[in-house]
This record gives sequence, C-alpha cells and structure tokens, in this order.
Amino acid sequence: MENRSSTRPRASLSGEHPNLRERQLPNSNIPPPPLPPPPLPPPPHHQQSSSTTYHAKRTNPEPISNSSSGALPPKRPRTGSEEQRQWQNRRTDGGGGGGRGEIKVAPDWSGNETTDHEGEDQHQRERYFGFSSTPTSSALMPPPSTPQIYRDTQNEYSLAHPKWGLRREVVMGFSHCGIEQMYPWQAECLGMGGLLAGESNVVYTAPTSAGKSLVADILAIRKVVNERRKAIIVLPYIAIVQEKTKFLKRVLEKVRVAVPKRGRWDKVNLWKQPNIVGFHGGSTARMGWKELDIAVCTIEKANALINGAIEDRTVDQLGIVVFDELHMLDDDNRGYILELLATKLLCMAEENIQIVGMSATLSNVKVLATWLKAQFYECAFRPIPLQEHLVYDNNVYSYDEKLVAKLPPSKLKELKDPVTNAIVSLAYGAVIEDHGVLVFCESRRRCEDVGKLLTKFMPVVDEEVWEKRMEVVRDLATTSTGLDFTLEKTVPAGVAFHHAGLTTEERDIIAESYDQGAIKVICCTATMAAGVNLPARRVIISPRMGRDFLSPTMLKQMRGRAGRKGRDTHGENYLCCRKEDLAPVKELLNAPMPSIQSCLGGETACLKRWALLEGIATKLATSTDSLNEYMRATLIYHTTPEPMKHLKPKILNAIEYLKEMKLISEDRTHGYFHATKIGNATVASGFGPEEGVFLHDELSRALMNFNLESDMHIVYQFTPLHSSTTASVDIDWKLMREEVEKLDESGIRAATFVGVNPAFVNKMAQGGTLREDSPQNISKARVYRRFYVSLMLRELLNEKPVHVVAANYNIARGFIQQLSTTCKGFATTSGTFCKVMGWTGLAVLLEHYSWRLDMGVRADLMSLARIPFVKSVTARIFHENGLKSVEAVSASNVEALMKLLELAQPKKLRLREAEMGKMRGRLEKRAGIILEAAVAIYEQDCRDAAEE
Ligand SMILES: Nc1ncnc2c1ncn2[C@@H]1O[C@H](COP(=O)(O)OP(=O)(O)OP(=O)(O)O)[C@@H](O)[C@H]1O
Repeated sequence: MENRSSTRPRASLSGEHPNLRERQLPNSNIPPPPLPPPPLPPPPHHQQSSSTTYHAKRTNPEPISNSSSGALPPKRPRTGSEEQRQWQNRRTDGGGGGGRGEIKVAPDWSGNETTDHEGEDQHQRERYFGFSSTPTSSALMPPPSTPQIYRDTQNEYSLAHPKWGLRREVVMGFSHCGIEQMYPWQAECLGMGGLLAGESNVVYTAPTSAGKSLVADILAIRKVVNERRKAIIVLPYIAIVQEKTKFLKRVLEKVRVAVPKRGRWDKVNLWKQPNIVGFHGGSTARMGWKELDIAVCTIEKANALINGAIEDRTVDQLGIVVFDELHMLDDDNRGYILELLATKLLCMAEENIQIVGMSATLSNVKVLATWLKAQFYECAFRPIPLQEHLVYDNNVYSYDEKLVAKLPPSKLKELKDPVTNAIVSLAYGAVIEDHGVLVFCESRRRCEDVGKLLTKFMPVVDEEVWEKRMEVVRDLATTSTGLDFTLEKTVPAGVAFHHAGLTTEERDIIAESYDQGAIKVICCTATMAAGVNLPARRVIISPRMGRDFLSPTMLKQMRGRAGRKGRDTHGENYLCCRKEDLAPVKELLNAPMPSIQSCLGGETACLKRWALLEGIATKLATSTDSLNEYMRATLIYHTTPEPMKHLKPKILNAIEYLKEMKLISEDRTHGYFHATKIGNATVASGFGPEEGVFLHDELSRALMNFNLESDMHIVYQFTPLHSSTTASVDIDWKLMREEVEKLDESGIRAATFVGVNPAFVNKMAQGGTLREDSPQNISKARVYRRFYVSLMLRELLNEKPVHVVAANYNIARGFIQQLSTTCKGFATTSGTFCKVMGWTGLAVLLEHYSWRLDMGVRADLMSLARIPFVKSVTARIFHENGLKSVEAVSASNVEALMKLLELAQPKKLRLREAEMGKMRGRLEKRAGIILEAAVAIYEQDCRDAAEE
C-alpha cells in the first residue's frame, strides 16, 4: 500500500480530508473516492490575532507540525491485529457510503503544540475495600518530592506558606493532585480580609478552568481540619459530585483529625481520617450527618441535610457551605431550592456559617454578594489559552470574523452537509494528533448518529490502544444493561456518545476511558457541559439544543470544556453552524451573561411549596414578623423593587394554601404557625407540599389495606413520585392493558387497592383521554402513571436486565436505570416520611425492599449480591450452581469461580474472546477479587454475629 505521509502536504487546519483516505476494501463494490483537490492557498487577509494564534493554510507541500522541529510526530503505527481488522471490516460493512480503510496520510490539521498524553477491576476493588493500590485517575499527577514542597514556605503562592494555615498533609495531598502553588488571583481572593478567618462570606467569578474550586476547597478544608467543623459542598450534577468526592478524598488521604472526646473520663484523643461523603439521588451512602466531615451534595441533598441538622439542633457543627455553579440560582426547576438553602443560612447568622459562592457565568456578582452578605471578587484569568472559532460553509473564522482556514468540502454523500463535514474534519484532525475531542450535539439521536459517522473515519491504532478499547467494550458488556449496539460499533474506533439515555454505569465507563485516552471522541449533549474535568483539546459545538438555540450561559460552559489545566497546553473550540443560522448565532456569541434572577418570583408556587413550609417546619420563621424577616433574607427580596409590597400578598396567599392542605396550622392566641405532622414529614423527607400530601394519602391508604400476597403493592409504594410526572412518562395505554391483563389475582387486587381500575385502563386503551383538569383528576392521573412505572420496576426486581425492560416499554434505558437507582433513594426518603408520621412498620418494609432494589435481584440472591461483581445475572448463575451464600463463595476457589463467570458473559463476547484466548486473564483477576471480597464479608458477618 502506498504510503503518502511524507509527500502529502498538511494544511493548517484539517488539510487532507479524512474521507479521502478511505480505501476500497477487497470485497467492497464501492469505488474509491476521488483524490482530494490540492490544499487551498491561504486567505489573503489572514493574520495572527492577539488572543489566538492560528497557522495559516499553506500551499507549501511540507507538512506543518506542532513541534518546533517541524517534523511530524511519529505517533501512529499503521499496523493492526487480526481482530482489529475484523472490526474494521465490520464497521465498513455496516457503514454504507464509502469503504473503510487504513488511513495512510498524516493529518494536515494542526494545533499549536503537541501535548504529552496522559494516560474495572480496580474501580470495584476501591469501591468495595475502600482503598486502591494505584490512583485510578490519570488526572492525578505523580507525587513530587515531598520535602521540597514543604520547604517552599517563603513563596506566598505556595500552599505551604504559613499564611494559608494548611497542614503539611493537606499541602502534600494537593501536591499529589498536581497543585503546589496558587495562581496569583487565587491568593489575592483568599487573602481578602476576614476570609481565611471565616469572618466573611465571599462570592467570586472567574472564567471556566480558572481554578475557582481551589479557593473554596482551601476554605472548606481549613474549617474541617483546623476548626473541626463540618463542610457542605453543593454541586448541581451527580457526575461532578462524584468527581469532587474522589478529589477531596485524594487530597485528604493522609490527613488525620481528632475525634471529639466522648465523656469527661475520655482523656485520650483518637484520630481518624476525615469522612468525605458524596450525596446524590443515586448514592447509597450509609454515613449520616453525625459522622461526616465533608458532605459533597447535589442541591436537593444539601437542602435535606441542612433541614435535618436544623431539626436536630446540630447545625452549629456546620462551619461552611460552598455553592459551586452559583448561576444555578436561576434554573427554573432547581434554582429556588438553592435560594432557600442560602436563605436559611443567612437566617442563622448566630451560627457563624461561612458562605462561599462561585461561578464562571455571573454578571450581577454585586447583587448576589449583597444578598449573601459577602465580599466579591472578579477576575478574567484563564491558565489555559482558548482559541475560539466560528465555522460555517466549510470556512473557519475567528470570533472577530477573520477567515482562519477553509475545510476541503467532501465528495462523499454522507459528508455533503458542511456542518457534518466540519465536525468530521475537525474531530479527525485532533484525534490524529492524539488529542481528545468533545462534540456537543443538539439531541441524543444526533450524538449517536455523529458517533457512528465518525467511527468510519478514525485512524487505525496500535495493538496496545486496541486492547484498551476492547477492554472498554468488555466492561460495557458486563454492565446491567448489556452492550449497547451503537457503542459496540463505535468504541473500537475510539468514539463514544454520552447522554441521559445511557445508564450511569455506562456513562462512568465512557468518561473514565476517555479520561485514560482509550476513547478519543465523545459526542455528548449538555450533560457534559458543566464542571466536568475531562481533557478535551478540541470542543466542537452545535449552537442548538433541540430546536432552540443554546443559552449564553450554556454556550460558555461548553466552550470552557476545552483545554483543562494539568491536561493540556491550550484549548480550541469550534462553534459549527449553518449559514442561515448565522445572525442568531452571532447574537448568541455577543450576548452578555444574563443576570441571575430569583426563581421564587413570578408565581406563588415556590413560596408555598418550599419557602414558607420549610421556614415554618424548621422553626426559622413561625410568626408573621419572623416570616417577613425570613423573606427579607431571600434573593427575590434583593432583586424586586418595593419588595414587601409585592411579596406580602403572595406570602398571605401561600399561608392560606398551606393551611388548606393541612400542612401548617395557626395558633391564633399566640400568633404562631406550626407545621403539622404531615408538614414536618414532607419537609424532613425533602418533598414539595403537593407531593407530601399525595404521598400521605397513598401511604395512609396502604396502612389500612396492605397487600402482601405479591410484590405489586410494595413496588408501587416505592415508585418515585418524580418519575411518574407528566414530564417524565407517557402512558402507552395499550401496553399497560397488556401488562395489567398479565397480572394474577393478587396483582389485580394490589392494583385495585392503589386505585387502578382495569376497566378504566381498557377504556383508555381504546382511545380515551386522561383528564387532568381538577385536583382529583390530577391525583387520579398520578396514580395511573405511577402504577405504569411500577410495572417497569417490578420487572427490574424480577431480574430482567435494564435494556430488556426499556425495550418492552419503548423507553430510554437511562430512564429505567435511573428509576432503579432513584427508587432506593425514594424508599429511604419515604422511610423518613413514615418515621416522622410514626408509621414504623411501613418504614421497616420500605427499608427491606430498598436493599433489593440496590442489588437488582430477587430476595434469594440478596446476600450474594453484596459481593462486588456478583450482581443480577452473575448472582443468579452462582445461585443456580450451588453457591447460594457468601459463605459458599468464600469456600470456593478461583478456578471454580472463573467457570461461573464465563457462563455469565454475553454469548457473543464469550465466543469472540474464547477464540482469542484473552478471557482467562481477565476472569482470573475478577474471580480473585470476588473470592477475596467473599472471605472479607463472611469474616465480618462472623464477627458481627459474635458481637451480637
Ligand atoms: N493553582 C493551581 N495549580 C495547578 N492546577 C490548578 C490550580 N488551580 C486549579 N488547578 C487545576 O485546574 C483545573 C481546573 O480547575 P477548576 O475545576 O477549579 O476550574 P473551575 O474554575 O472551577 O472551572 P469550571 O468553571 O469549568 O468548573 C483542575 O484540574 C485543577 O486541579
């Protein structure tokens, strides 16, 4: 095969188009695509911009290189294993369009500099045993020499400088994560009067990737380690909560803090590692407020945690609350919870809780700072330079509208569309240089389509990388959902997609393998836009989300994902649009960041829902005067002209509503409001008033008539309320009728108990309409929707894999998986509701079932499923082959376990792997972990039994 890499010119951006490198495969009938036109001359007006540096397009046949020597980096071995070839043939077969071949020519897309590239069992081991022998994330830099860092005490930017008051182990911990010195802005911000002493609150804004977290981390760690108070870090998304928890655990790995003495005779100080716990909808954290030192939480969990602490009167243990991504205040769905959280803290001035707020996208920092009684700090520093581009009609422009380069149009039908052509060209150009790429797409479907398309054009890789990708495929295949059909095709080419339709397990595997370099391109929706620290040299953005244009805030977050500190030397983003969208896109680019507005405004629902009920239930505001005081601490008060005049009628209205719903009552003699039992239960479990009242009705009915003949009734009771709203699920009435018809008598009885009438389902299946025009009808519709979702859940509990249930109900896998994870959380919060109501029996029942949900197995497998890797299918196979208990597994041996693990593999993968003889090593490793864990669990069980 002719190798043209030495003679083919490399143009400045994408140069040689990837599609032109496709060759005809031996058995392909498709003629090879024509050769490319020669690279175009540079645009006459090209010049270097002051903020960004571009290479001009060159007619010079010499390749442009990023390296100073000008030589092409010899990165790509052009050989592939037999297995690799098979995969490529498969991809070609399925690809249509042009053939798929080896890419022979080095890319002509050129960045500025090359970057050193940084690089299941381990993860599982860490999760189970709580330690790992090697760091799991490549984000973590190798530890530098210890003494040197700590001696650097003269340098005021050094974390070791006494001014910052950080313990040696903390400094070492940061150093292990690649942070030894502060940026000047970080030091300046932290040095503001009273901040380190905890005497003042702070709101600050800096560009994405500026290192905002470090300022807050230092303040939080000082509180925990030096002052022995608790810290709460509030983040908007589960993925960031997980990432942050991992990071802080790593930083504080070697730190020990004193355990408070329990009694007056307790003279010796005990020491322990600070407890850092991540709380989110799907978390299974057993540690509570009492034991934890740092809670990293989603907004809702942070709110519930603080409500609990106020209730228990232990909120004085809280020293600091950090609000990352403070712009979430104006999120329509969740902003008001954030606002109320901060309001409560402001109302507890005597507790001296420091508030820290930050975001990259705040325009009215001063207003927020006034509201939060904080100092404010703004800076424009970004440690990693960003090159920003606008792309349309195969032309690449800088944001100041200078033509930077032309992308060669393609003759391939599938690349006819200039936007698609640009995406493929740009992604390929970065991958061939060994950089990571994020492609933000407008919809989930588009993510998958672009992923599939890119797969056809990705370069061939060496054996080592190929093996890593196959490992990713295997990991995906062993998830509860099985191997996704599209990912099966794209991952071997180093391409994946990431959106809410995937399960969290799948998303974690994809993010981790991208982080480690096995996957080079992720096509994603906005799920990856906020706060995720993944190494993307190049970010390609569609300006739309669904049919609408992105908000300026969202666009800024996406742009900020390019070029992360510690991972890259610079970042590039490309906003790829159609010519006809140019005007609105330019408007979007020039739009100022919107100022943050309160979401309590406009309607009274939020006031009713949370503000007043929470204020009253937590006893922060129980009289008309204190309610007014409480409202004065809200953001809405600070952003509304003549606030009390506008807010007062709304407050009165909301109080009436809460009284009507029997969530609060009024003591007219003393002029006080009290939360009723239902009101307290609603707030304690974190539900809104309507949800609380609905749940109360459902559970009180269940208390009178609990049907335990089958699982149906209990499964219904812990089907989360939020997954059965109009927004989350549409009932397919025909399907529901089929499922209801399949129920046995006990199932039908359970359905009737909860208010589902099979005759009504039948009527709806024949074309009826579900009316939601009155509170009764809304409630009725909610029951039917919840029952419909509970049918899905029941299938999960009966060990049907997630993808099978999703296919049965024609619903996204992510929804089903989320259902199984949030169910557990819902069962726990419903348990709290029951406890506050005094329904302890029901609380115990819910607790039992939440375990089953966690394991995704029937009751007989629950004990086995405590062992890592022994979940659903594997647990069933172990059980059927005589290993029915942890004890039995612990008495087994690696060889026997390997045989069972082999049976649990998907057949397709098993055959392919067996052929290649690669399975043994992997299964042996996994069997070893299972055996080790089973022995550990069994020994622990014996110790527990002995203690009892
Ligand atoms: N002083 C420092 N020295 C070296 N690396 C740093 C420093 N400060 C932060 N970093 C690293 O920079 C990267 C980005 O930091 P961080 O996540 O705090 O940015 P951010 O400003 O919060 O960005 P975003 O708004 O996108 O979340 C992280 O990998 C972090 O470890």
